[in-house]
Amino acid sequence: MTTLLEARDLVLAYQGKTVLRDVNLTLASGEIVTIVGPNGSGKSSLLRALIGALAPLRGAVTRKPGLRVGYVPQNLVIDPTLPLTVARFLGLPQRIGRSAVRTALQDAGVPDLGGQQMVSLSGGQFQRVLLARALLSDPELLILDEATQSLDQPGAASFYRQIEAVRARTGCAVLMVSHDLHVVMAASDRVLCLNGHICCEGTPEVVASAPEYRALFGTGTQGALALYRHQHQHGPECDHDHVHEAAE
Ligand SMILES: Nc1ncnc2c1ncn2[C@@H]1O[C@H](COP(=O)(O)OP(=O)(O)OP(=O)(O)O)[C@@H](O)[C@H]1O
Repeated sequence: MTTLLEARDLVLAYQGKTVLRDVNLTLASGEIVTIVGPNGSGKSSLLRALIGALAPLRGAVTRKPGLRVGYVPQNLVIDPTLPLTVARFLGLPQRIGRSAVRTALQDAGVPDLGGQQMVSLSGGQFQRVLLARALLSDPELLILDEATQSLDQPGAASFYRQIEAVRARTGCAVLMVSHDLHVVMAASDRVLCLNGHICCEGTPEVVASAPEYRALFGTGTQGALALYRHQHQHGPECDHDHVHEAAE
């Protein structure tokens, strides 16, 4: 496994006001890592720092030299009066060959959309086209910042299954921020829960049953994680050591 990026003792601040502190994190090739946390907990700031768009106040981020990153945004506003097919959208701003466009659409799970107008796409199709665009650069790391915010839960679940398929095919690592806690956590190898710092981290099962996570998000998981069993990979702030079923 190759280390794609590493953050050491990261402190992030805006105008001198610290918003995230003491972040240590390593991301290896092929991993799916999800960042969860309440509004304002520093999730987007951390993504920005990791890709080099926000300089840390202290600490450092090291990226593999030449790391290819694909970014899937939350949304993108397109002028509804603009006639623009999916294939032409994917070819902006630089020209992309037809076969590359076809492959990207296929990998994103929408092989037949090339000739369709952007404005006619459903929310789920639109996000897949944004995924296709991110895949054009053959990324080693795919970053998604709340990419399923406009989708309903089945739509989000289906989108994350597509992400898993992309990872399986290309071996890219995936780093994402999401509010679809249970859907997205189930698709992750590792979850980081932020609240101004990393308040807990580990497998989805570990995080879902950590008291820090439950204090932030409650225990109402609609049964989705009810069968998860508590495991023993807690951070220093987790001082409980008993085994129990995650009771919902
Ligand atoms: N450009 C900025 N200038 C000043 N403060 C900022 C800036 N961007 C973010 N912040 C502040 O930093 C903190 C963390 O914001 P951030 O957007 O990283 O959180 P988040 O967890 O992604 O939130 P959300 O879930 O609401 O998107 C917040 O208090 C926010 O107000």
